[in-house]
Amino acid sequence: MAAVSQVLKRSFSSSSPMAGAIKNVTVIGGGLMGSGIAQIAAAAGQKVVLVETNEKLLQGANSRINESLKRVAKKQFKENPSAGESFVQETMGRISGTTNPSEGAASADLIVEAIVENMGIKQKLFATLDEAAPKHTIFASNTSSLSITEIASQCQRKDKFGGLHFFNPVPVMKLLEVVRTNDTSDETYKKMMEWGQEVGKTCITCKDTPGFVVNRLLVPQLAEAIRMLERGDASPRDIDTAMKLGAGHPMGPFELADYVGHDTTKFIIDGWHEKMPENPLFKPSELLNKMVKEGKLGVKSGEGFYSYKKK
Ligand SMILES: CC(=O)CC(=O)SCCNC(=O)CCNC(=O)[C@H](O)C(C)(C)COP(=O)(O)OP(=O)(O)OC[C@H]1O[C@@H](n2cnc3c(N)ncnc32)[C@H](O)[C@@H]1OP(=O)(O)O
Ligand SMILES: NC(=O)C1=CN([C@@H]2O[C@H](COP(=O)(O)OP(=O)(O)OC[C@H]3O[C@@H](n4cnc5c(N)ncnc54)[C@H](O)[C@@H]3O)[C@@H](O)[C@H]2O)C=CC1
Repeated sequence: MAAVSQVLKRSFSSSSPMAGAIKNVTVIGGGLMGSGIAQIAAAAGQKVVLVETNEKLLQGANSRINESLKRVAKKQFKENPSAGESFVQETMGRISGTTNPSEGAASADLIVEAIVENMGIKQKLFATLDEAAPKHTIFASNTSSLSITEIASQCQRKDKFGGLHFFNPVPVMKLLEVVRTNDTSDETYKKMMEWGQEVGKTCITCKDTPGFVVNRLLVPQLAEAIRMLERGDASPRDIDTAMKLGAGHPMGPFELADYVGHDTTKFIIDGWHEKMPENPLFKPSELLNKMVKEGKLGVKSGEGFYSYKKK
């Protein structure tokens, strides 16, 4: 695909960063979250390098971003489709790709990591990046449930390390949780807050506690909905209808659990249960375990509490 390889050509900026300003962003992991983060940074005028493990995944991320930008353009440039097309092309033109994390880190003012939710893999990646990135580069993780302090533990630059936790779908959800550890400097925190606003998000400040704010409240609610179903109190459809019409939620808990992915929810609950076994909110669910074992992961696998298979 000529267009894809053009967009993905390695086009690193050689200009040195302006004092204080984040102009070059590197996003590691081009999956569901990373592609959204790359998209909004590029749409805000920043140069973005996207890092994936192979060219095929880079191309997949590229297509996802392109499709999502078209949805944004359709809405923002309703009266002027050709301006919408230019917006999509210009934004895509600010995104380049690489499969080499060290190469990706070389020109970054900010690195946002959105790879698999695994402590060891994240720590190893950041240790590599710490060697490769310029001294001023800020490191951030988009982890849903892991401790930022632990992720940063192999790095020298603990003062330039924090959490930037986005929500799915990134281009639509307005919130960004900015996480400070005990080591995050005031300057790093301030730059993360400013950058979050630049990419169009409303930022809140969180401590480095399990699940920060949203997931600490949301995940126990999803788990309780599953327990409600296990007890036979009501059906998924009725519980979802209840929470949408009775509590004003955009999605019911089963729709949302299918949307987030049951592997992700199980991973979060199991991790917290291991750390806090006395807390009944994090008690593992037999039903959730069974669904994950059977590969019923939700929207991404075509089946969860509901079916998403194309008929
Ligand atoms: C696990 C974690 O660590 C943290 C998490 O992320 S937890 C999960 C957080 N996310 C949520 O809670 C999502 C809750 N759900 C919602 O807010 C909504 O259902 C939703 C935004 C996902 C979809 O909304 P919807 O009205 O049902 O569907 P839809 O009409 O397709 O989309 C709504 C708008 O968003 C846009 N949109 C949706 N997905 C998009 C995407 N990926 N890119 C760009 N635009 C998108 C659509 O174009 C549409 O725009 P208009 O209203 O202007 O037409
Ligand atoms: N799915 C969700 O709703 C949310 C997820 N998160 C967090 O964001 C992170 C990513 O989650 P998703 O995007 O859902 O996962 P995903 O599985 O869609 O994407 C992860 C991507 O990272 C790539 N990757 C893995 N190791 C890599 C490496 N060493 N270098 C470069 N790329 C690598 C994979 O190839 C994959 O494409 C996780 O930490 C998750 O907890 C945060 C908010 C919401």
